[in-house]
Amino acid sequence: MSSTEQPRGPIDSSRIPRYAGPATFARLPRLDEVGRADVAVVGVPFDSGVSYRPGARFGGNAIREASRLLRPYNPAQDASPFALAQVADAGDIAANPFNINEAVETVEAAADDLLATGARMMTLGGDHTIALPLLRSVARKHGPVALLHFDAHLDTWDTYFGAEYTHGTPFRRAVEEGILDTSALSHVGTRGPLYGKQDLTDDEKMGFGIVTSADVYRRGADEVADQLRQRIGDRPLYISIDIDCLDPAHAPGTGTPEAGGMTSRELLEILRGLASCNLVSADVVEVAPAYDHAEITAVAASHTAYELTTIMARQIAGAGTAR
Ligand SMILES: N=C(N)NCCCC(=O)O
Ligand SMILES: [Zn+2]
Ligand SMILES: [Zn+2]
Repeated sequence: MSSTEQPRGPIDSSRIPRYAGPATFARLPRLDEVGRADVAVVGVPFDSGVSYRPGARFGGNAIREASRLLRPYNPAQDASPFALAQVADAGDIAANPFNINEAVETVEAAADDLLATGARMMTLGGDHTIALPLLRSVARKHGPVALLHFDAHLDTWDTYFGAEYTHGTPFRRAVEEGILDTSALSHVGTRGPLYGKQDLTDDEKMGFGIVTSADVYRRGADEVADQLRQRIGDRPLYISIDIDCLDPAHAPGTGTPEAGGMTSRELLEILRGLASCNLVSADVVEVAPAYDHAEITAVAASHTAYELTTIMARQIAGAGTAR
């Protein structure tokens, strides 16, 4: 898009009913229809890295379907994200379901291609394995990034059945590879049983701080967001959101649910409190629609991706921060 052209926004739902036609994210144009995008929404239908219930390979399309109901103005951030920047649906990255190592390479190469166009990525998973190749690619462009990781789980375990690339291990690999800025790493929404106390010791050694779901409940979203913002500063930031950070009441459609999670309101409010951060890319993963009911999980995930997209669009339009 040249600087004089207006971004092409979503299909007008007052003219074409929002339930008609194929589902792109928020009914936005496809990337091939607009040529290039400031924010590329991309699916990664891959779930061969899961340790329990499969099905997150269908998550991206479930989020797209639920996102038909998103509207163009976001009052919580006082912004019309799709008018501020060109946001487009880049389709799916086709990853080999029978070879995790090859799939990780494929995702990394496809992410490199998207970032090379100047777009920020809003990725829809897929299971959490995909965060590793996405982070590798983002770090190649920006250097080691700050990470905010919303999840019930640490995902800093070492291996499962000898496998290094799984949905429980992406952030340990990322720390080992030096692609994260270890002075600004936080888990948010952590809870549930662990394999042992050592899990926490190892995680802390890697540099992570933990805001548990109980901390969010006790201290409130605003205070948590303030603390996270201070820790992140103006570093390039990647936000990875495992939808199981939400309580199973708010996100039943996921592979490894844990009781006692955040509400969707808490998650959305924390994100809004991070609107001034330099968000370079983000993902929403682990939506497994076969376990969903009435699109509860997919709706929560679509609103989550909408807030993240709004943060990126505002920054692109406003500060002219590094793309
Ligand atoms: N990333 C997600 N959703 N889950 C990781 C859980 C790993 C485990 O089963 O111990
Ligand atoms: Zn999780
Ligand atoms: Zn996870």
